Amino acid sequence: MTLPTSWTQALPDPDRAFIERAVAHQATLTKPPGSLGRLEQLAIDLCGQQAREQPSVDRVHISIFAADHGVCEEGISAFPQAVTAQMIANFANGGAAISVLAKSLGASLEVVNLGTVGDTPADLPGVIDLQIAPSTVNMAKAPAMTPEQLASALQAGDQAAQRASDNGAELFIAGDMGIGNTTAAAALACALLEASPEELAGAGTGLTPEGVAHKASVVNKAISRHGADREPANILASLGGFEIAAITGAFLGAAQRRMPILVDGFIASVAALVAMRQQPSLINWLHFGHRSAERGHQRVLAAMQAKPLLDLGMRLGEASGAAVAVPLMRQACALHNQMASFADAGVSDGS
Ligand SMILES: O=C(O)c1ccc[n+]([C@@H]2O[C@H](COP(=O)([O-])O)[C@@H](O)[C@H]2O)c1
Ligand SMILES: Cc1cc2nc[nH]c2cc1C
Repeated sequence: MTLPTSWTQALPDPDRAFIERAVAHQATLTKPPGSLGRLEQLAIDLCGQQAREQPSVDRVHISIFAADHGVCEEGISAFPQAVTAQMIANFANGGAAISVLAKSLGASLEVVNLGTVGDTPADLPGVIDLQIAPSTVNMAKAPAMTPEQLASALQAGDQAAQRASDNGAELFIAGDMGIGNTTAAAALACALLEASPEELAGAGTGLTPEGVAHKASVVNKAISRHGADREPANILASLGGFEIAAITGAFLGAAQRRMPILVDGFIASVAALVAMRQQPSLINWLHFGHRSAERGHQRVLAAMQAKPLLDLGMRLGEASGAAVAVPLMRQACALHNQMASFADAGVSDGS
């Protein structure tokens, strides 16, 4: 199994000419220059990414990647591993937070099952079964996955980006579901940022302070076992999860297909960080939905110089923080596309 082409092939740049036109257009609108703050740059960035004069994020594609983690045997989550498979059914049946949010946005939602220990009923609507293994291996003791499994997970993400592109998506969102994945994400971030486990291990689904201290010691074991190798693919195979690797592949695949990307919380941001270590120009395609309450998120965002749109104390994952930021992006587009110019409205521009 080979890696997707977006792993090594140069990513496209957003369209400079459309960016310049969008900047000039913003200057004509009936408001003091800069008065719409970051909403202005948001619309300008979308114009460049979509190579359009009138940006739009009406058509949103959301892929949720689900997988289990061998490191759960170390007792690092407040919830049992069986919840990952149970939540896949909940996504499909419309009861999860992201099911509700996707419906209210009119977004297309798919769930990709990359491997769960618990059983899921066959033929759940909107669930794509790409089982790589029932779970990763316990990263505290051995590499989480083989190079072949990593390639499969990256390909699964790339294929999701292809489906989104085929469906005419104007915005790509990836979400995660995996009990134990804040431990994997913390370990990845520690390895990439050379940070301490105490700084990046947080409460996840709701650990006590003692639980968080134990989790940090497990992350420490994993990064010590991993050693000094800083190659993104090796770090991902050693310390990652199938869903985190899939999100990494999906982000690179979405950028390769010229789709703007809206990043969710801690896990999705760590996947973005891994992808950026492989392809730094990925940053040109990223928007950040929210700052999660998970302890390590701010450090990971800062490493990408990312300023998230929202800070609501959310820490759910499953793309929920990105989904709640979509209306803000739609408002930025509406302002850019529909405001009157000084000339048309007969308003003095002050010159
Ligand atoms: O994305 C986040 O910021 C986030 C923060 C805390 C928890 N989560 C979700 O909670 C699960 C992992 O938590 P844990 O405690 O089992 O490692 C996983 O399904 C994530 O989607 C997600
Ligand atoms: C119930 C539940 C829902 C989730 N969604 C994403 N991660 C989750 C973790 C739990 C425990």
